[in-house]
Amino acid sequence: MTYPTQPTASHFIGGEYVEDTAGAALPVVYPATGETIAILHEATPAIIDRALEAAKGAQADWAAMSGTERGRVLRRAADIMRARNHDLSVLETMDTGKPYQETSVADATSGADALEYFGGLAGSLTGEHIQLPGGDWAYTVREPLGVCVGLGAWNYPTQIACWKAAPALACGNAMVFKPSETTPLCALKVAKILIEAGAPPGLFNVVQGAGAAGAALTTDPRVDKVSLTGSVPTGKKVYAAAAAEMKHVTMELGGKSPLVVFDDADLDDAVGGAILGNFYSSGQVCSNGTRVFVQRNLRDAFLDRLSERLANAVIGDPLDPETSFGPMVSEGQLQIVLNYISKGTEEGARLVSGGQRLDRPGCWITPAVFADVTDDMTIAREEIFGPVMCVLDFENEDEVIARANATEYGLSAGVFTSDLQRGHRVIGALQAGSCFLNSYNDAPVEVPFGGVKMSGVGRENSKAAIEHYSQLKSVYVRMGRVEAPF
Ligand SMILES: NC(=O)C1=CN([C@@H]2O[C@H](COP(=O)(O)OP(=O)(O)OC[C@H]3O[C@@H](n4cnc5c(N)ncnc54)[C@H](O)[C@@H]3O)[C@@H](O)[C@H]2O)C=CC1
Repeated sequence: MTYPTQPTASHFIGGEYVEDTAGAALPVVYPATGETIAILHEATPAIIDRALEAAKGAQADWAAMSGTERGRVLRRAADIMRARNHDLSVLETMDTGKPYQETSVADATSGADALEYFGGLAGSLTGEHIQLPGGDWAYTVREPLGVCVGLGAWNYPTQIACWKAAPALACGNAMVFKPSETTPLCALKVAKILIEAGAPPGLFNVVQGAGAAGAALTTDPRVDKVSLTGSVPTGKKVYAAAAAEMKHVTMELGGKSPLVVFDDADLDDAVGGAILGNFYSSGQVCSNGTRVFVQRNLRDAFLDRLSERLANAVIGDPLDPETSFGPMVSEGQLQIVLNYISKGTEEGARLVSGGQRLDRPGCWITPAVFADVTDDMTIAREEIFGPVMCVLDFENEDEVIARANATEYGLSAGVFTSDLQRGHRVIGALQAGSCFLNSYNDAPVEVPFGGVKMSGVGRENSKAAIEHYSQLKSVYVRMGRVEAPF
């Protein structure tokens, strides 16, 4: 099965597709059918060296352009992405298995939003003038970091590439991006579009590979910053490796986020939020609210309504626009999820619906809902990264805040209530970076995205991202004589 939108080589370096079959074969499997739709190759040390040299070579001239000139390229890339949204969405579906119904509105579009947003900001990335006593003054210069490395997770390959490239390039940096080995196709198209938009060859490069390639990029002395989207264990390794050479880092890591539903919540909105926060992208979303705390006297009504609405899920060919629930990204991830479902049952949680593998080619499982989950259960403590919702009961506000915060993670949190004072009070008490009130999993590029505690360091999107892709030089200007003690 081949698709017209597929890239024609493994890597994209110096403004062109590059193939190097000396690298280990990297099969690309379409999760919906299990078919191999492409064979790429992992980057060899020579490929990694070539990509870093290309980035190093392009960065100085790019940084010498004005922010407005850089921004023009990014905004043009956004326009091209939007014009090709269908093809990019088909490719995202092929790469990940996510339904076209989702990829057509949440992946390339989100990437284009980031390019447009940071393209608009680029011209305003100035320093400042500071008036000081005695006629002295100071000024600051916002400088690029140099060569940035982006390491992507497999669930949103187009979006993640753009969420890292857009602020990095807006600030005058160059980038070498390594997508997840599980979903290698989409970033190659982003690189091609940036060239078409006028980016200089070598400014944004894509190389394939797994942990070893990521580690080689992280530790290379030509790299000034590493931005990772991935699991907490990987984050710890990458953060430590980057620290050895005092590199800048952004860590967008995992979570086990709480979604709190009070008994005065709008029932359908709360159920809708729980569906978005557990079953969108077949549950493969880092910020998912997978611990759904429901106030005890609403719990039965919540589960009943949830079951009614789950019956409306259309599980089918992800390329069919009617499909609303697709396969897992890989056989490996499916097995991880099946193991957690077995564990949940073993530990006494009540599987009220779903959790069954479908007897068809590909990585299919039905959305799972566990009730009577307790905080000590494995499925309530560990990130599953699949369509498994845990429903936990609670009595009162203080109790649920304490339980929601009793985790090493702190990526996201959601609260559903009609009492807005309580909503803001509880959100304020929850230890999370990206929160939602009477909503879940909205991620506009104007708003910072990221976690606290073990869920990461730094923020993506919004003006906050500029601080993670640039640094300030301060210049003190003395207008009078220098007075020294001798
Ligand atoms: N906070 C966020 O924005 C997001 C976080 N995630 C998290 O990512 C995880 C799922 O994605 P995966 O791709 O399985 O994550 P992963 O941690 O296995 O891999 C992430 C990336 O790091 C690379 N990598 C692995 N070991 C490395 C090493 N030692 N040095 C350098 N790079 C290395 C991988 O090749 C991949 O490109 C989940 O934990 C999920 O929560 C996923 C999406 C968004």
